[in-house]
Amino acid sequence: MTVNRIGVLTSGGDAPGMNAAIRAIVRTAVYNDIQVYGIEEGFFGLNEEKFRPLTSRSVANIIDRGGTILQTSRSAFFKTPAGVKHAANKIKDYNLDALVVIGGEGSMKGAKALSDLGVNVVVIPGTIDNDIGATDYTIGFDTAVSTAIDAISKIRDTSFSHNRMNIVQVMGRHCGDIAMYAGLACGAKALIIPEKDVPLEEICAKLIEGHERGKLHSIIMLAEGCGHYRDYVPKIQELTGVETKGTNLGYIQRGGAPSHFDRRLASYMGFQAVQAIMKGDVNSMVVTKNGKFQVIPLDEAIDTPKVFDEAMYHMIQVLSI
Ligand SMILES: Nc1ncnc2c1ncn2[C@@H]1O[C@H](COP(=O)(O)OP(=O)(O)O)[C@@H](O)[C@H]1O
Ligand SMILES: O=P(O)(O)OC[C@H]1O[C@](O)(COP(=O)(O)O)[C@@H](O)[C@@H]1O
Ligand SMILES: [Mg+2]
Repeated sequence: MTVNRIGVLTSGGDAPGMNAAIRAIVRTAVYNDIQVYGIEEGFFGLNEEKFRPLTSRSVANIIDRGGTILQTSRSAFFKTPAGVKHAANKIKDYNLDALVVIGGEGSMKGAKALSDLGVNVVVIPGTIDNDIGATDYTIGFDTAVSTAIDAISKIRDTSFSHNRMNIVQVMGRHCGDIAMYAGLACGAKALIIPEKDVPLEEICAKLIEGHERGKLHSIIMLAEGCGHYRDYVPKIQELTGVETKGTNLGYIQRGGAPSHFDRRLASYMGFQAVQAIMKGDVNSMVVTKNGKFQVIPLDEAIDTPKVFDEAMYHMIQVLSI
């Protein structure tokens, strides 16, 4: 396929490493004599015609920056048939041969809606949530987990000093991966995640057992998909008889410099997205599976369910006795 000009946008929640992906896309395109337009503020900016040319220099000094230099959005209008049609027409007006969408599971459905109208799209999974089944990791997840770990270590100091239970609420929408990975790395005593419907009485019985065995404090990881920590504090305190506090880590999980892992993931995915376009391998998604980067059909990516890692969950239960 002849490729003269492509577009790139970031969509949904920003994620550390999105800039590294933009950089890789632009540099790979420029290397191959392809022009790049950056579209600001995701699908909203596409409809509002917020296009700006990107050169090799425009993406200098961004590999280590969190957030997204193109900015992002959640667009209700784009989700309507009229919104998608309007957006597809903008792609035609600007003569873009393909569009790279960096975003999460919502954005990949948005990309699919554009592809149904004849736009060539390639999706790069970028979200801290790690909630896309087709890829083992999404850009930003590793950094978000590291940020959570850093914060939890600080909470652990005060938790230990007061013999308290501390609930740490993390992001992830309907996915418990941030809670589970950070919980594993911090030796959390309990996990409350949407994938596992464990009665609170059962969780508290385990917490009491730990305290009876001499554990001085406990970290309880709570995924936001299970509710707010404030609703759990009085219940856990009552069921365990141990003073309980809580913290919502909030947006600090979304910011900051990307980890080495996310920079590498983003660089490979950006590089491969442009190569896929040059090969005509469009309406696709770049994924990493079992340590290998692959380009798979977008329909297949959308249809791939996120499989819960039961083995990891079981291991965490064993290690946290
Ligand atoms: N089913 C859909 N059809 C078309 N566009 C969608 C669809 N779902 C989401 N989008 C678009 O993608 C944007 C980002 O999705 P969202 O779920 O908020 O974030 P993420 O892509 O990070 O999961 C939405 O604001 C909307 O404009
Ligand atoms: O930024 P907002 O609109 O408050 O959204 C918060 C949501 O965004 C996330 O941080 C990232 O989700 P997406 O990548 O799907 O946009 C979720 O973990 C959280 O539920
Ligand atoms: Mg999402």
